[in-house]
Amino acid sequence: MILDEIVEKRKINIAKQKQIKSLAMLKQEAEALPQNRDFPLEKALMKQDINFICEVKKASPSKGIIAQDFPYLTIAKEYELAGASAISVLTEPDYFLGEDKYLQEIAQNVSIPVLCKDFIIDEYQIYKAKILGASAILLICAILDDETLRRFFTLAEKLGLSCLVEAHDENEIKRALKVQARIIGVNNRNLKDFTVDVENSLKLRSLVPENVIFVSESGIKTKEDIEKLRVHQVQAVLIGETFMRAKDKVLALKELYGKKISPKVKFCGMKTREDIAIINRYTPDYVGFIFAESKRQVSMQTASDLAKILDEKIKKVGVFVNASLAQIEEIAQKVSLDIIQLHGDEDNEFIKALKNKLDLPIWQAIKVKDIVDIERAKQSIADMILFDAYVKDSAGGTGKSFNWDLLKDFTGEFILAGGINKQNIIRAIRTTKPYIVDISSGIEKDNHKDENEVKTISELLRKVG
Ligand SMILES: O=C(O)c1ccccc1N[C@@H]1O[C@H](COP(=O)(O)O)[C@@H](O)[C@H]1O
Repeated sequence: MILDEIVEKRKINIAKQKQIKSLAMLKQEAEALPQNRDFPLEKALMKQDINFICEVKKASPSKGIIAQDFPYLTIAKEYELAGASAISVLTEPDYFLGEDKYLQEIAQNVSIPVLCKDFIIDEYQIYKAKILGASAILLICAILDDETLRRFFTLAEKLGLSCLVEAHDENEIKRALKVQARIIGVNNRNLKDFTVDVENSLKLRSLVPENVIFVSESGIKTKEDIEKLRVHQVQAVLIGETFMRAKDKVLALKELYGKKISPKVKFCGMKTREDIAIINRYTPDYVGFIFAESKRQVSMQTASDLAKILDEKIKKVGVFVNASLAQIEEIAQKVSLDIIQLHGDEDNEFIKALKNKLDLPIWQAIKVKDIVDIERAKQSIADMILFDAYVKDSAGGTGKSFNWDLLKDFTGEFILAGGINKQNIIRAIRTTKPYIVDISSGIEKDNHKDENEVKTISELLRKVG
C-alpha cells in the first residue's frame, strides 16, 4: 500500500537527517524559539464563511508531476492575494517532491499561517517544522497509533504549533476527538486506493462537534463542491491540485468561493498632483484628503488645487480630527467636498450641529479595541460608520488592522479601514462584507502613494467583484 511505502521512505530519510543533525540538537534549537500560544491557524479558519487552505505541491503519487515549472514563492504569494486563509506546503521529498526550503521561504514571505504538510512519524519532524517557521503540522491518524498521536499532539501544542488531525472514517474521527483536536481534516481521498469522494466529508460532518473546526481535504474542484460543504457548515477546505493547475489563482479561488463581493473603494491621503494622476487612472469611488495633523496633511489650498484635476466621477472626502464647525464648513466649500469624515472624538451633538450647517453626508470613524466600540457605533447619528483600528495616541492612518471578527454582529452598511493592503484585502472583504473599503498606508511605499499598489488592489477588487 502506498501509505506504507511513504512511511518506510520517511523513516529512512529521517534516519539520514539525524546523522547530520541529532534530535537533541534540533530539539534545543526548536525550544529556543518563541512558543507563543496564539494558534493563528485556528483563528484564520474561523473568519470567512468558508476558508481556503491552498496547497503548494509539485507532485503527488496519484498525479505525478503537477507543476513542471514550480515558482513556489510566487504561488504562495498569489494564494495570499487571492484570499487564502492559510497555506499548506508539502515537504515530503520522495513522492511529493517537497523540500524544507519551500516551507521555510514561504513562511518568511507570507503573513498567513503555514501548515507543514508531511507524513509525520517522528518527533524530529515536529521540531523541524517549528524551526522552518510553520504555524501548524499535519497528523495523520492512519499512520499513528493512539499513544503516538497523543504524544505528537502534546509536543506540537507545547511548541505552539496547531495540529490539523486528519481522519478518513468514523473511527479515525473518534480517535482525533480523543486527543482533543481543535482542527479535524476529513480526507476525501482514500489513501489505500486513491479514490476520491467529496461526499465523505458530508457523510462524516455530524460526527465533529461545532466547537471543532472541520476541514474538508482533497478532490474539491468546483463551486458546487464548495456550496455543498458550506451548506453543511464545513469551516474550511484544503485544496491542492485544482489551485496548482490554475493559471490565475485569484480567479480560481473566486470561482470556487462562488460569491461576488464588490465593495466601493476609497483611497485616502492624497497630497500631490502625481497622486491624483495615479488615482485618475484607477478611478476609485472616493478619495480622501487629510486636513488633520498627519504626514498626509494637506492645506485647504492644495486640496482645492488637487480637487480641480481629479476625475469628476470620484467623490472627495475631507478627513478631520476634532476640527471646529467653522473650519470644516470653510474647507468643505473651498474644496467642494462631497463627504465629511470625522476621525476624532466628535460626538452626536457636534454631528447634529454640522448637519445643520452643511448638507453633506457625514462619516464617523470608530476606532475599534473591543466589542464595546462596536456597541458605541450603534449610537452614532452619522450617516455611515467607518471602523478603524484603535492605536494609542494616534488619530488614524496607522496601517494597523483590528480584529474583524468583532464586526460579525454589526448590521447595516459600514466602511472598513485600518491596515488594509493587497495581502489582506480579499480576506478582509470576505470576512466583514463592508459597503466601502478604505485604504491609505496600504497604497504607499516609502511614504508615497505607489501606482503598483493602487493597481494591484484595483485589479484584485475587479477580479473578485
Ligand atoms: O491617514 C492619515 O494620516 C490620517 C490621519 C488622521 C486621521 C485619519 C487618517 N486616515 C484615515 O485612517 C484610516 C486608515 O488608514 P490606514 O489604511 O490604516 O493607513 C482611513 O480611514 C484614513 O482615512
